[in-house]
Amino acid sequence: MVKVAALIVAAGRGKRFGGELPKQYLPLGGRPVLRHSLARFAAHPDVALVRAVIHPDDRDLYDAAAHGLTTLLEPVPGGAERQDSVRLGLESLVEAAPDVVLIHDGARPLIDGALIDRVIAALGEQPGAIPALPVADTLKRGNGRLIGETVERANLWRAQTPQGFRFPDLLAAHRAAAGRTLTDDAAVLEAAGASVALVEGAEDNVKITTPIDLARAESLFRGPGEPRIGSGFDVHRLGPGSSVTLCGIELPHDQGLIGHSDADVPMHALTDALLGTINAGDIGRHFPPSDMRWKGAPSSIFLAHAGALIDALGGRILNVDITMMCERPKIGPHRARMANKLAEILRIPASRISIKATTTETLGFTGREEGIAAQATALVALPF
Ligand SMILES: Nc1ccn([C@@H]2O[C@H](COP(=O)(O)OP(=O)(O)OP(=O)(O)O)[C@@H](O)[C@H]2O)c(=O)n1
Ligand SMILES: C[C@](O)(CO)[C@H](O)COP(=O)(O)O
Repeated sequence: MVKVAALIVAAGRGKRFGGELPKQYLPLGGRPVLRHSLARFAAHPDVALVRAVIHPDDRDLYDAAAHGLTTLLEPVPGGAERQDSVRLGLESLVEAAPDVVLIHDGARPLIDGALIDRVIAALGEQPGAIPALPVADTLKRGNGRLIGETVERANLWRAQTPQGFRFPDLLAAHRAAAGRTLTDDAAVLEAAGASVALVEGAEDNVKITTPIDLARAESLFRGPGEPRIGSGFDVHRLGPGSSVTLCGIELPHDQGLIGHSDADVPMHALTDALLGTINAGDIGRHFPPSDMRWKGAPSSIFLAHAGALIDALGGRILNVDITMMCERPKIGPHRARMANKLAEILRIPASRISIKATTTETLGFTGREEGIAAQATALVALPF
């Protein structure tokens, strides 16, 4: 069994970030940035030892950030440069003698377990491995404010952390490189002539360098928004008529749906489901049947209104699912047209709209063709 240790370097002052508090102690999702980095390594099943390297002035901030993470080793003080902090951290692990050490920036809080796995796995083949992403932009070397030259970007990678190494190799390389300034640990091992593998990094594994990075990390951490679910149900009676309108599509039929508006049952159920996601009451509250403006009105008005209310809150409709209950007309042949119609009203892709139908096996009012029922569910993401 390989003994893996992780050193989380967090002794920097965050000069490029600015501000009073070093960036690794600023809140991300309500907790210090550094806590996320520590917690993710502490939770990894293959990492036996986790130690932070901190600035001596930050002990109280560290204690608050690490509170409750009981498996962490005592932190050790770092040095003036990142490289010094790593070396001091490595020296502190000599007695523990891990086989492998992972060096991670405390300022990269969104590290995920799969990336840690990839780095550890690559160390079976090479003495060092780092996560990296290929450079996608065209690169220019500047000459003052002018372009000096365009740099060939083939084979250029953006290095991330955690960078993994066989512990004795990295310790020896760092001791040998003391006094030089190298910006990552791969460079220290490269300087010692050893080979370092590149493994796939992750776009989310952002290093917080400036305030924009923290804002980006916050939005990545919080994800697409707060999920809100809503449900709706509606019934309309069938009566004399020659067509029914379902999901905005008029279908010839030997009866019609009776209602104050166009009696589009599934569209009403969907409108209620959407209103439910934002706790905005039901369709009757927004469009009372007593109001003559809505007599014979197309239900698209109601649905568009629910969509606009969600929009006004900065929400996003993720998907909707409708089930109609009727013996006839058959819905299957019209599903695509119905989904397209709803997509057009809600301004979302039709692929996010599911239209289903069922008979009730001739049972009940729908089975006796006295009415048509519909239920709908909607999922919306609201900003936190
Ligand atoms: N003397 C140092 C300098 C940096 N780091 C750590 O190395 C990581 C990457 O460094 P960087 O983003 O450059 O952080 P700072 O040095 O704090 O930032 P700046 O260069 O803007 O001052 C950070 O987690 C930082 O705390 C460290 O442990 N010791
Ligand atoms: C180690 C590192 O995060 C890899 O991208 C980076 O080199 C740290 O460099 P910085 O200049 O200290 O931000």
